[in-house]
Amino acid sequence: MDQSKEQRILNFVLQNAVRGDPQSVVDTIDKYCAQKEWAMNVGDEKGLILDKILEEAKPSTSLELGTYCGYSAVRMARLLKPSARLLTIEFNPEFAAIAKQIIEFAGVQEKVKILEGPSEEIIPQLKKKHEVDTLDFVFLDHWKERYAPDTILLQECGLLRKGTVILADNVVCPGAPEFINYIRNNSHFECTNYPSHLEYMKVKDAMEKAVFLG
Ligand SMILES: CCCNc1ncnc2c1ncn2[C@@H]1O[C@H](/C=C/CNC(=O)c2cc(-c3ccc(F)cc3)cc(O)c2O)[C@@H](O)[C@H]1O
Ligand SMILES: [Mg+2]
Repeated sequence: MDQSKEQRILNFVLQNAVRGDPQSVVDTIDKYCAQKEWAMNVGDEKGLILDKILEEAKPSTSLELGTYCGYSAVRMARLLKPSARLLTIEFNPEFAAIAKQIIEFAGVQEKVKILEGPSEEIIPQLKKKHEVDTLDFVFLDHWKERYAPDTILLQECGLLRKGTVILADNVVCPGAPEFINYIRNNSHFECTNYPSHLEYMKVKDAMEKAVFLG
């Protein structure tokens, strides 16, 4: 059976990145996806926006929805303080297996835990099963029509606290209209838009930051 694109990305990382060096893993994936095969990683341009907002938040407990190959998990984990944790939810077993290997190769596996399954099942388990109190940072990058329902679910499960930062990828391309409509008309969130471009392309995209006001 011939390889998947995600397996080719993993092989390119294993053969070209520096083991234990998360920056080299990030740069190597960006090189492959810019020059050989496009893939839906947040990428280098929007990645810099993610870096800045994550560094400002200085989170102890972060959650990512949509691990895919683990690019943004490695990108975030490289900036977390040693005691900080990133939980990342992925329901496709093939992608979860690829991400696990990329996260381990980058040497950030102590900070990152991949939770396999659909977000709507796992989010309600975070407090009891995964010992989460509240979340300091949330990165939304899974199915775009799930951004709004999962944000509501996070609130219902008492996982947001005053000041929790939610950052959403792709609010222009492919777009997340229900999420934008929900979050910008909700007085419990303070929203900021960050115009950028689709990963590895000249197409316009943007990220949206929503701070929960409690
Ligand atoms: C029940 C589904 C909701 N719950 C879920 N729970 C856990 N993991 C979930 C998930 N949904 C999706 N996932 C996973 O997230 C990932 C999905 C991400 C979806 N992202 C996109 O569609 C996307 C798409 C583009 C894109 C942009 C332009 C274009 F022409 C084509 C694609 C760019 C991006 O940056 C994107 O993020 C996969 O790994 C998938 O298995
Ligand atoms: Mg995305």
